[in-house]
Amino acid sequence: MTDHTTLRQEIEAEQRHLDRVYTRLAQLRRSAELAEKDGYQLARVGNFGALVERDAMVFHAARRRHTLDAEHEGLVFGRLDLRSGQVLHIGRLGVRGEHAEPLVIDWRAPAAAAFYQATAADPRNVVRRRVISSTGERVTRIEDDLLDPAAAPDGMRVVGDGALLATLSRTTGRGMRDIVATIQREQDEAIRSPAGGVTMVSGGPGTGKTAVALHRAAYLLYSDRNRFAGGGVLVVGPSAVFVEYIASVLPSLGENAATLQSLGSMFDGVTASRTDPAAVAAIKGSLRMRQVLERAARDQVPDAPGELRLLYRGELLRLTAAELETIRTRALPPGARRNEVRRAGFDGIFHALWSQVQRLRVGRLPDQRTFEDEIAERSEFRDFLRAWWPRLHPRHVLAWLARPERLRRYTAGLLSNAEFRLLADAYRTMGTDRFSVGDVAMLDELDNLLGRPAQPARRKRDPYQLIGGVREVTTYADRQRASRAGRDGERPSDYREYAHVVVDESQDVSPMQWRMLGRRGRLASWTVVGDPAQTAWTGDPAELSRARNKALGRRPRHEFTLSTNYRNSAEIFAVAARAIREVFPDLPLPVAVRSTGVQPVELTVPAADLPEAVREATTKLLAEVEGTVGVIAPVPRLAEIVDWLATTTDPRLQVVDTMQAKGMEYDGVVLVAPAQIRADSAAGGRTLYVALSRATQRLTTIDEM
Ligand SMILES: Nc1ncnc2c1ncn2[C@@H]1O[C@H](COP(=O)(O)OP(=O)(O)OP(=O)(O)O)[C@@H](O)[C@H]1O
Repeated sequence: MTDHTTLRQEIEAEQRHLDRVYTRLAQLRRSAELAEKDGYQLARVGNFGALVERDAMVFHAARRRHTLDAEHEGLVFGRLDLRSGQVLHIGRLGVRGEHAEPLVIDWRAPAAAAFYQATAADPRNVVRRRVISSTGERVTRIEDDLLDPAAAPDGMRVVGDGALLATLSRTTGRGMRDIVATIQREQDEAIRSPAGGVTMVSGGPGTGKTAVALHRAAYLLYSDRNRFAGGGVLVVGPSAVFVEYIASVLPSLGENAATLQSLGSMFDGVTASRTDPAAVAAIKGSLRMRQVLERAARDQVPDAPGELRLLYRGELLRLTAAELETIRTRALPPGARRNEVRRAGFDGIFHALWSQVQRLRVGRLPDQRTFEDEIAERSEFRDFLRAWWPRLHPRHVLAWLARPERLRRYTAGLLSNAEFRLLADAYRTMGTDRFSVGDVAMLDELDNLLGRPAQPARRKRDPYQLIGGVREVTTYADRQRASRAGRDGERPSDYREYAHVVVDESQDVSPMQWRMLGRRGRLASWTVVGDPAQTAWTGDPAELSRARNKALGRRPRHEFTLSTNYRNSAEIFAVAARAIREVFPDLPLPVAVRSTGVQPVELTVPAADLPEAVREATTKLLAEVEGTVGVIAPVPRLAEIVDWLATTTDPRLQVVDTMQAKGMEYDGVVLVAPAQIRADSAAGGRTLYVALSRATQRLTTIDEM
């Protein structure tokens, strides 16, 4: 234990430094503001060169001001005392003093790496590492590690008893928090791994894979801003609930150049959150669906006109169903995208009609061009073309799968009878807007198969107004929007050229979903994090790794394994470990470092008492923990269990199904019907493992008799 006076003196010393940093920050903010104003002044000069200079100046000054304005709770969180006597303060942002001396070093800068990498066995010139906690602008706590006692100068004090454990005991809020002050060495190695290729991070529950993936995104944006902010970083998570949970982490690291999406929201205009039962998900996720969709994408529309009849100068022109089909298939050779070759289909019709009028010797026949113009003028002919070869949206074609006779044709020879029946049942009940998460990858595939019609070149929307022939920005907000567009953020909805793709919970990405991701990361480097022992995938594992390898290409891979569970108390993880041991007896498991002395509660009640037992356990946990409580339900029972808890309005409560629970964390968890979860699918044991490893402090499981 450190005595109080020493601790107070050390805190005061750090407070003096922090005060200096905030004073300097206020100065920098003022000068950024002035630079912004000066920028606007330049516009008065009125010539074009001045305007360009003004734009650049305003943009940089505004960005700097924005960074300085952002809330910086814990702006300075670390300090290194080096063997040379030099002292470095580490923080969320680099700040220099008036004479360019470093007051704070950005945590992502090379000079800060030792803060995370130094250990007692390998101190890397660090004598003492200090973690500084603060609230607002007040230093509240200090925790030191003496890494190289032999090199410690006289009088060097060491205070606190371990920053990591102190951090781990804090309460869970609704959103995930950054771990920037306590990143561990094995995590730091993954965060700072080379920017190119594929960084693969694996590890059991709670080992910080998500935290590592997000800090890595922030690190890449810092280390090569042009490349990664320019092209954009795509972060993909399994569900909307999860994306909401992690959304606040990146801005708190000082970055907003990343796009966050869930697997259910990757196709423009659709937001799916419903998950299919495992057996259906395995079919929808299988690569065989690509062939099924290929057949659908080439099929005739359901209510296409049977024939074409057209009166022309007293003669009846007629194309039969068979002739129309010949024209259609000729215009749609294998590999062609039907929305893109519509014109070829129409040309085929014109051509066939022209041959017919020539054969029929229609009197006073004009030349071919005039003939085509004449019939193209006729609205009934245009209606026919639109009905015969409409422009198709992927959701139209996916809806065809709900027609059993079509589904039978498309799946013939590809799916077994049992699989056909499962899929037919799943689609029978689907309205056009009730897509499941698994459908989204199919919509994306269809989009790729159908193609998009060539659009007339559109002028780019000009974010500036034209005043007196000079591009003029009207407001600061316009300027901000303009500079963000195509730079940090606002990308077209079908943007595919990300510089980096981060895939979280990658063990649950199906082969069809890997294709969807691959289409967005053709030019990207990747960070892929996951835990095979947590996968819900019950389809062919070989197909899965084939699809994943195809998406990731031949890029070099850098592999990392994390081995410490920072989330669960040792008591809770012991229960989760027991569950996964039943599936994988020899699986190496992470070590949970924190013990609470509180054992999980395992209840079994008569089925009729389950609702009351769930309500009671939830109320109890809400009273026992300060932070969030998650009630985790088997997928088919989510709606029912939400109903049971409808009267509990505490905002700290979240009710999720086992698929939405992926990646989530709560202080207390009530797990409903674990036996049903285990029995629900071939992946039941693994899904149960996920559900049992969500809680930091309290876990209650309730089974029915
Ligand atoms: N170095 C660290 N310092 C403090 N907290 C940490 C550290 N590493 C991880 N954590 C915390 O541990 C918890 C689990 O982290 P995270 O969700 O990233 O794990 P995960 O490996 O993605 O888990 P899962 O596979 O179960 O989804 C989070 O609350 C995270 O903030």
